[in-house]
Amino acid sequence: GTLRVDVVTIFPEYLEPLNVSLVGKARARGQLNVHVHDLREWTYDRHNTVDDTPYGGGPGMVMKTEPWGDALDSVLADGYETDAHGPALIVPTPSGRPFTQELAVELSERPWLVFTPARYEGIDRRVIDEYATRMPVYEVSIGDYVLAGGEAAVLVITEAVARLLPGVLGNAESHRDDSFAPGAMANLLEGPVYTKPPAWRDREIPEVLLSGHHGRIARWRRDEALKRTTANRPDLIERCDPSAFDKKDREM
Ligand SMILES: CC(C)N1CCN(Cc2ccc(Cn3ccc4ccc(-c5n[nH]c(N)c5C#N)cc43)cc2)CC1
Repeated sequence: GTLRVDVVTIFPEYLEPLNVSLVGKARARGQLNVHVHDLREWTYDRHNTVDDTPYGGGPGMVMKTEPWGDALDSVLADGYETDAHGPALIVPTPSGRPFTQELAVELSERPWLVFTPARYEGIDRRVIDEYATRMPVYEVSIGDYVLAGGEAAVLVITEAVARLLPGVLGNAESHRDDSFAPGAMANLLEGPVYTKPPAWRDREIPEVLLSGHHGRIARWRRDEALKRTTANRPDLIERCDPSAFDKKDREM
């Protein structure tokens, strides 16, 4: 079915990229429905206030409960017809669980994702506590670096999820060989890729790739993947299953 995505944000223009490219195509095909809402629609004071000073003191500002509560009630009131599961709340935060390909797969199997990218120091905890009584809440971080808000995370998560939707990725096979996808190449980074012309500025293509010998090509690619993973992500090496490689070798 169609994945519905709702985003509540004080920077709706930040989510414009969701209307183009891969996600744009999935939307055009009706595989994805994206609705972006401006949080300030649910403020009723002259200055459209969404933040206030933190209880307990400390630097920065905290996003207030009322606008978020009214916005989420309004979005969820849409009562989008869902099958087994209903909506899940996705809260980007520097203190969240790491967003991984595994989580992207889990989210791609849901019918409705409601994103609440915050700014300032984040959202008053009572908002998350309130909605956690009604739906699954995923507090996720897209990486170990500090952003000024959650909107970029929404773009990242939505793209990672959308490309997993059936038919959204041109060649359905492509994401099978993704890094982090299960299987013998699981947890390995991709090696180098090449295409025409066969020579460019005196640089040629590795012979094996022109040999047409699929067994040798597969082994070369795996060795290159191991080299690259050892260099860039040694932490992934101990997670991969060397016996799976021997099995593949034996098959060749
Ligand atoms: C001591 C005191 C000066 N420190 C001040 C910084 N505090 C942490 C802190 C830092 C930045 C922000 C800004 N921000 C607001 C909403 C929001 C959502 C996501 C992210 C985010 N950052 N990095 C990721 N991978 C993210 C994801 N996903 C950042 C966000 C909010 C909060 C820690 C305390």
